[in-house]
Amino acid sequence: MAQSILLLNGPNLNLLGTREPATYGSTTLSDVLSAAASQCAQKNISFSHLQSNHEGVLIDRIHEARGKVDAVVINPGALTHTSVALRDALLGVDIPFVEVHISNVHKREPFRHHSYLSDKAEAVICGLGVYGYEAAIEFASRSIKPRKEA
Ligand SMILES: O=C(O)[C@@H]1C=C(O)[C@@H](O)[C@H](O)C1
Repeated sequence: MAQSILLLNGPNLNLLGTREPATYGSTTLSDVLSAAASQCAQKNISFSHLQSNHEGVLIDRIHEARGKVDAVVINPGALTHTSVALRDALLGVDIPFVEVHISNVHKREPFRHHSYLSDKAEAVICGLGVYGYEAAIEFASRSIKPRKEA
């Protein structure tokens, strides 16, 4: 199944571990990335990642991944609720993706209940804390087929 995974984290996720710990927990992004890298290595999956607070930087990275990765795991942060451009980028490169939210967005403010991505995601994982990243990678490794070689 998926042999290469790109993990993307959107705005403010660089603050993970110190940002509203009651909502997002105390695990840092660095810890999340280390765990994801180890998980992928154990599965012989190529792993890359990017966190950015800038929509266009994330979009450019998605474009760059075209034809190079089998799956994207993305926590878009607040861009989940605002970004048609991010949706269009993912659709435009035709890479299957898994949407992750650390918190249960459906238990929070109404504006967090809508996602511009969910209807196109292979799976949506929310409310599992940072375990959601592990679950997303496990799902992708089992369920997302490798892209056809050119
Ligand atoms: O739960 C999360 O990981 C998401 C992270 C954010 O930064 C919020 O803007 C989203 O609304 C929820």
